[in-house]
Amino acid sequence: MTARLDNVAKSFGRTVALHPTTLDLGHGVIGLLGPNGAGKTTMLRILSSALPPSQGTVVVAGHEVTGTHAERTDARRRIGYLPQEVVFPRGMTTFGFLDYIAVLKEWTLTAARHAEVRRVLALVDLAERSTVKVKALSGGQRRRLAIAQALLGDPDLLILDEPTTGLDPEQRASLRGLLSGRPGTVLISTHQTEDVSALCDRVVVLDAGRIRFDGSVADLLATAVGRVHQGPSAASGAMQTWRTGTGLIRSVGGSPAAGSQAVEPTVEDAYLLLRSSAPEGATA
Ligand SMILES: Nc1ncnc2c1ncn2[C@@H]1O[C@H](COP(=O)(O)OP(=O)(O)OP(=O)(O)O)[C@@H](O)[C@H]1O
Repeated sequence: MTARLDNVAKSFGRTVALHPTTLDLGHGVIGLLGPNGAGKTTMLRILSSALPPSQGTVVVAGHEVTGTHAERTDARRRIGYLPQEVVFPRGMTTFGFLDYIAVLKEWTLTAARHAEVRRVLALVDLAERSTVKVKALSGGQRRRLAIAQALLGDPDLLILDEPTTGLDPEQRASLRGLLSGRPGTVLISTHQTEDVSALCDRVVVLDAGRIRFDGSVADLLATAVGRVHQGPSAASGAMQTWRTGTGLIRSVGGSPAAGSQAVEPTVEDAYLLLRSSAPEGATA
Protein backbone atom coordinates (compact mmCIF):
# COMPACT_ATOMS: atom_id res chain seq x y z
CA MET A 1 0.00 0.00 0.00
CA THR A 2 1.40 3.39 -0.99
CA ALA A 3 -0.74 5.74 1.01
CA ARG A 4 -3.32 5.74 3.76
CA LEU A 5 -5.70 8.34 5.13
CA ASP A 6 -6.79 7.33 8.61
CA ASN A 7 -9.81 9.08 10.08
CA VAL A 8 -8.85 12.27 8.27
CA ALA A 9 -11.21 15.26 8.38
CA LYS A 10 -10.93 18.91 7.41
CA SER A 11 -13.04 21.92 8.27
CA PHE A 12 -12.61 25.52 7.18
CA GLY A 13 -14.32 27.48 9.92
CA ARG A 14 -17.87 26.09 9.97
CA THR A 15 -17.56 24.44 6.53
CA VAL A 16 -16.84 20.73 6.72
CA ALA A 17 -14.86 20.04 3.51
CA LEU A 18 -14.06 16.43 4.45
CA HIS A 19 -15.87 14.31 7.05
CA PRO A 20 -13.78 11.67 8.90
CA THR A 21 -12.45 9.47 6.10
CA THR A 22 -10.32 6.34 6.00
CA LEU A 23 -8.90 5.33 2.63
CA ASP A 24 -6.11 2.98 1.52
CA LEU A 25 -4.44 3.64 -1.81
CA GLY A 26 -2.59 0.73 -3.42
CA HIS A 27 -0.82 0.53 -6.75
CA GLY A 28 -2.68 1.52 -9.91
CA VAL A 29 -4.59 4.47 -11.25
CA ILE A 30 -7.43 5.66 -9.03
CA GLY A 31 -10.00 8.18 -10.23
CA LEU A 32 -11.57 10.63 -7.82
CA LEU A 33 -14.96 11.88 -8.99
CA GLY A 34 -17.39 14.25 -7.36
CA PRO A 35 -19.36 17.43 -7.96
CA ASN A 36 -17.98 20.92 -7.36
CA GLY A 37 -17.26 21.43 -3.70
CA ALA A 38 -17.28 17.67 -2.87
CA GLY A 39 -13.92 17.89 -1.12
CA LYS A 40 -11.68 16.41 -3.85
CA THR A 41 -9.07 19.17 -3.86
CA THR A 42 -9.10 19.24 -0.07
CA MET A 43 -8.39 15.50 0.05
CA LEU A 44 -5.61 15.79 -2.54
CA ARG A 45 -3.98 18.74 -0.80
CA ILE A 46 -4.02 16.87 2.51
CA LEU A 47 -2.44 13.79 0.89
CA SER A 48 0.23 15.92 -0.77
CA SER A 49 1.09 17.53 2.59
CA ALA A 50 0.15 20.98 1.27
CA LEU A 51 -2.71 21.24 3.78
CA PRO A 52 -2.76 19.91 7.36
CA PRO A 53 -5.95 17.99 8.25
CA SER A 54 -8.10 19.05 11.21
CA GLN A 55 -7.78 15.48 12.50
CA GLY A 56 -6.39 12.09 11.51
CA THR A 57 -3.14 10.73 10.12
CA VAL A 58 -1.77 10.46 6.59
CA VAL A 59 1.00 8.01 5.70
CA VAL A 60 2.70 7.92 2.29
CA ALA A 61 5.29 5.29 1.38
CA GLY A 62 5.81 4.49 5.06
CA HIS A 63 6.32 8.12 6.11
CA GLU A 64 3.80 10.05 8.16
CA VAL A 65 2.83 13.21 6.30
CA THR A 66 1.08 14.40 9.46
CA GLY A 67 4.08 13.53 11.67
CA THR A 68 7.32 15.31 12.48
CA HIS A 69 8.99 17.75 10.11
CA ALA A 70 11.57 15.09 9.16
CA GLU A 71 8.83 12.52 8.42
CA ARG A 72 6.94 15.04 6.30
CA THR A 73 10.08 15.90 4.34
CA ASP A 74 10.72 12.18 3.66
CA ALA A 75 7.10 11.72 2.58
CA ARG A 76 7.30 14.75 0.27
CA ARG A 77 10.23 13.22 -1.60
CA ARG A 78 7.94 10.33 -2.56
CA ILE A 79 5.01 12.50 -3.67
CA GLY A 80 4.41 14.31 -6.94
CA TYR A 81 1.56 16.80 -6.89
CA LEU A 82 -0.13 18.69 -9.69
CA PRO A 83 -2.38 21.36 -8.13
CA GLN A 84 -5.49 22.57 -9.93
CA GLU A 85 -3.72 25.83 -10.72
CA VAL A 86 0.02 26.28 -11.01
CA VAL A 87 1.51 29.75 -10.78
CA PHE A 88 4.68 29.99 -12.84
CA PRO A 89 7.40 32.43 -11.80
CA ARG A 90 7.75 35.16 -14.40
CA GLY A 91 10.51 35.12 -16.98
CA MET A 92 11.69 31.52 -16.54
CA THR A 93 12.30 29.10 -19.37
CA THR A 94 10.64 25.69 -19.47
CA PHE A 95 13.90 24.00 -18.43
CA GLY A 96 14.64 26.70 -15.84
CA PHE A 97 11.24 26.27 -14.18
CA LEU A 98 11.65 22.50 -13.80
CA ASP A 99 15.22 22.92 -12.60
CA TYR A 100 13.99 25.43 -10.00
CA ILE A 101 11.33 22.99 -8.74
CA ALA A 102 13.93 20.20 -8.61
CA VAL A 103 16.18 22.45 -6.51
CA LEU A 104 13.25 23.07 -4.15
CA LYS A 105 12.90 19.28 -3.92
CA GLU A 106 16.52 19.29 -2.71
CA TRP A 107 18.22 17.74 -5.74
CA THR A 108 21.68 19.07 -5.04
CA LEU A 109 23.77 17.26 -7.69
CA THR A 110 23.53 19.46 -10.78
CA ALA A 111 24.28 16.84 -13.46
CA ALA A 112 21.75 14.33 -12.05
CA ARG A 113 19.17 17.09 -11.59
CA HIS A 114 19.54 18.32 -15.17
CA ALA A 115 19.27 14.75 -16.47
CA GLU A 116 16.03 14.33 -14.51
CA VAL A 117 14.66 17.61 -15.88
CA ARG A 118 15.43 16.44 -19.42
CA ARG A 119 13.78 13.07 -18.70
CA VAL A 120 10.47 14.59 -17.55
CA LEU A 121 10.50 17.17 -20.36
CA ALA A 122 10.71 14.30 -22.85
CA LEU A 123 7.91 12.43 -21.04
CA VAL A 124 5.47 15.30 -21.58
CA ASP A 125 6.76 15.98 -25.09
CA LEU A 126 8.27 19.37 -24.30
CA ALA A 127 11.96 18.60 -24.97
CA GLU A 128 11.90 20.84 -28.04
CA ARG A 129 10.50 23.73 -26.00
CA SER A 130 13.08 23.61 -23.20
CA THR A 131 14.66 27.00 -23.92
CA VAL A 132 11.35 28.77 -24.53
CA LYS A 133 10.03 31.17 -21.89
CA VAL A 134 7.06 29.71 -20.00
CA LYS A 135 4.94 32.75 -20.87
CA ALA A 136 5.43 31.91 -24.58
CA LEU A 137 4.00 28.38 -24.19
CA SER A 138 0.43 27.59 -25.17
CA GLY A 139 -2.10 26.81 -22.42
CA GLY A 140 -1.88 23.07 -23.12
CA GLN A 141 1.92 23.16 -23.12
CA ARG A 142 1.87 25.00 -19.79
CA ARG A 143 -0.43 22.33 -18.37
CA ARG A 144 2.03 19.65 -19.57
CA LEU A 145 4.87 21.55 -17.93
CA ALA A 146 2.88 21.55 -14.70
CA ILE A 147 2.43 17.77 -15.06
CA ALA A 148 6.19 17.42 -15.68
CA GLN A 149 7.04 19.04 -12.34
CA ALA A 150 4.87 16.43 -10.59
CA LEU A 151 6.79 13.64 -12.35
CA LEU A 152 10.20 14.85 -11.11
CA GLY A 153 11.95 12.13 -9.13
CA ASP A 154 9.54 9.40 -10.26
CA PRO A 155 7.32 9.62 -7.15
CA ASP A 156 5.59 6.60 -5.55
CA LEU A 157 2.41 8.62 -5.20
CA LEU A 158 1.41 10.89 -8.05
CA ILE A 159 -1.49 13.20 -7.22
CA LEU A 160 -3.08 15.00 -10.15
CA ASP A 161 -5.87 17.54 -9.68
CA GLU A 162 -7.78 17.74 -12.98
CA PRO A 163 -4.75 17.00 -15.18
CA THR A 164 -6.60 16.83 -18.48
CA THR A 165 -8.18 20.30 -18.29
CA GLY A 166 -6.95 22.32 -21.26
CA LEU A 167 -5.35 19.38 -23.09
CA ASP A 168 -6.37 18.54 -26.65
CA PRO A 169 -7.50 14.96 -27.48
CA GLU A 170 -4.00 13.83 -28.61
CA GLN A 171 -2.43 15.22 -25.45
CA ARG A 172 -5.07 13.56 -23.29
CA ALA A 173 -4.44 10.23 -24.98
CA SER A 174 -0.69 10.65 -24.58
CA LEU A 175 -1.11 11.52 -20.88
CA ARG A 176 -3.17 8.37 -20.43
CA GLY A 177 -0.35 6.36 -22.01
CA LEU A 178 2.14 7.95 -19.65
CA LEU A 179 0.06 7.36 -16.51
CA SER A 180 -1.15 3.85 -17.30
CA GLY A 181 2.43 2.60 -17.55
CA ARG A 182 3.47 3.85 -14.12
CA PRO A 183 4.40 1.34 -11.42
CA GLY A 184 3.25 3.30 -8.31
CA THR A 185 -0.01 4.93 -7.30
CA VAL A 186 -1.69 7.62 -9.36
CA LEU A 187 -4.65 9.48 -7.88
CA ILE A 188 -6.50 11.67 -10.37
CA SER A 189 -9.28 14.08 -9.58
CA THR A 190 -11.34 14.73 -12.67
CA HIS A 191 -14.70 15.83 -13.99
CA GLN A 192 -14.04 13.82 -17.18
CA THR A 193 -15.75 10.48 -16.74
CA GLU A 194 -14.14 9.24 -20.00
CA ASP A 195 -10.75 9.59 -18.34
CA VAL A 196 -11.97 7.30 -15.57
CA SER A 197 -13.31 4.64 -17.93
CA ALA A 198 -10.21 4.81 -20.12
CA LEU A 199 -7.60 4.81 -17.41
CA CYS A 200 -8.63 3.92 -13.88
CA ASP A 201 -8.55 0.56 -12.09
CA ARG A 202 -10.53 1.98 -9.22
CA VAL A 203 -12.89 4.88 -8.72
CA VAL A 204 -13.71 6.78 -5.57
CA VAL A 205 -16.75 9.08 -5.60
CA LEU A 206 -16.80 11.90 -3.07
CA ASP A 207 -19.93 13.88 -2.32
CA ALA A 208 -20.39 16.55 0.33
CA GLY A 209 -17.13 15.50 1.99
CA ARG A 210 -17.93 11.78 2.24
CA ILE A 211 -17.01 8.75 0.16
CA ARG A 212 -20.14 7.61 -1.68
CA PHE A 213 -18.53 4.82 -3.71
CA ASP A 214 -15.19 3.04 -3.70
CA GLY A 215 -14.67 0.14 -6.07
CA SER A 216 -13.65 -0.96 -9.54
CA VAL A 217 -14.94 0.79 -12.64
CA ALA A 218 -16.75 -2.47 -13.51
CA ASP A 219 -18.52 -2.40 -10.11
CA LEU A 220 -19.56 1.21 -10.67
CA LEU A 221 -20.90 0.36 -14.14
CA ALA A 222 -22.77 -2.64 -12.69
CA THR A 223 -24.81 -0.30 -10.48
CA ALA A 224 -26.30 1.26 -13.65
CA VAL A 225 -27.03 -1.89 -15.67
CA GLY A 226 -30.72 -1.98 -16.67
CA ARG A 227 -31.24 1.65 -15.64
CA VAL A 228 -30.30 3.40 -18.89
CA HIS A 229 -32.70 3.16 -21.83
CA GLN A 230 -33.08 4.35 -25.37
CA GLY A 231 -36.40 4.61 -27.15
CA PRO A 232 -38.93 6.76 -28.99
CA SER A 233 -39.76 8.77 -25.87
CA ALA A 234 -38.27 9.61 -22.50
CA ALA A 235 -38.50 7.38 -19.43
CA SER A 236 -40.88 8.83 -16.85
CA GLY A 237 -39.07 10.19 -13.82
CA ALA A 238 -35.69 9.99 -15.60
CA MET A 239 -32.99 12.13 -14.07
CA GLN A 240 -31.45 12.96 -17.45
CA THR A 241 -32.82 12.61 -20.97
CA TRP A 242 -31.54 13.74 -24.33
CA ARG A 243 -32.13 13.07 -28.02
CA THR A 244 -29.19 11.22 -29.51
CA GLY A 245 -27.83 11.53 -33.05
CA THR A 246 -30.02 8.57 -34.07
CA GLY A 247 -33.17 10.48 -33.10
CA LEU A 248 -33.88 8.14 -30.16
CA ILE A 249 -34.20 9.50 -26.64
CA ARG A 250 -31.64 8.24 -24.13
CA SER A 251 -32.87 8.23 -20.53
CA VAL A 252 -30.81 7.75 -17.42
CA GLY A 253 -32.97 6.32 -14.61
CA GLY A 254 -36.77 6.40 -14.43
CA SER A 255 -39.35 3.95 -15.81
CA PRO A 256 -38.69 3.23 -19.47
CA ALA A 257 -41.32 4.18 -22.07
CA ALA A 258 -42.92 1.49 -24.27
CA GLY A 259 -40.64 0.42 -27.09
CA SER A 260 -37.46 1.36 -25.20
CA GLN A 261 -34.45 -0.89 -24.79
CA ALA A 262 -31.87 -1.03 -22.06
CA VAL A 263 -28.45 0.12 -23.30
CA GLU A 264 -24.98 -0.33 -21.89
CA PRO A 265 -24.33 2.34 -19.25
CA THR A 266 -21.28 4.57 -19.24
CA VAL A 267 -19.31 5.71 -16.20
CA GLU A 268 -21.10 9.05 -16.53
CA ASP A 269 -24.51 7.32 -16.35
CA ALA A 270 -23.46 5.35 -13.28
CA TYR A 271 -22.07 8.49 -11.67
CA LEU A 272 -25.27 10.46 -12.34
CA LEU A 273 -27.43 7.65 -10.94
CA LEU A 274 -25.24 7.39 -7.85
CA ARG A 275 -25.51 11.14 -7.35
CA SER A 276 -29.29 11.08 -7.80
CA SER A 277 -29.64 8.49 -5.04
CA ALA A 278 -27.38 10.44 -2.68
CA PRO A 279 -29.08 12.45 0.01
CA GLU A 280 -26.89 15.51 0.72
CA GLY A 281 -24.52 14.68 3.55
CA ALA A 282 -25.37 10.93 3.47
CA THR A 283 -23.06 8.70 5.46
CA ALA A 284 -20.45 6.71 3.58
N1 LIG B 1 -9.24 27.48 1.84
C1 LIG B 1 -10.56 27.33 2.03
N2 LIG B 1 -11.25 28.15 2.85
C2 LIG B 1 -12.58 27.98 3.06
N3 LIG B 1 -13.31 27.01 2.49
C3 LIG B 1 -12.69 26.18 1.66
C4 LIG B 1 -11.29 26.28 1.39
N4 LIG B 1 -10.95 25.27 0.52
C5 LIG B 1 -12.09 24.59 0.27
N5 LIG B 1 -13.13 25.13 0.96
C6 LIG B 1 -14.52 24.62 0.96
O1 LIG B 1 -14.47 23.22 1.18
C7 LIG B 1 -15.41 22.54 0.36
C8 LIG B 1 -14.68 21.52 -0.52
O2 LIG B 1 -13.89 22.24 -1.48
P1 LIG B 1 -12.91 21.50 -2.50
O3 LIG B 1 -12.15 22.56 -3.22
O4 LIG B 1 -12.13 20.47 -1.77
O5 LIG B 1 -13.94 20.78 -3.49
P2 LIG B 1 -13.69 20.09 -4.90
O6 LIG B 1 -14.40 18.78 -4.85
O7 LIG B 1 -12.25 20.05 -5.21
O8 LIG B 1 -14.44 21.07 -5.88
P3 LIG B 1 -14.15 21.44 -7.46
O9 LIG B 1 -14.65 20.25 -8.25
O10 LIG B 1 -15.02 22.64 -7.65
O11 LIG B 1 -12.71 21.71 -7.61
C9 LIG B 1 -16.15 23.61 -0.41
O12 LIG B 1 -17.32 23.92 0.33
C10 LIG B 1 -15.19 24.78 -0.41
O13 LIG B 1 -15.89 26.00 -0.50
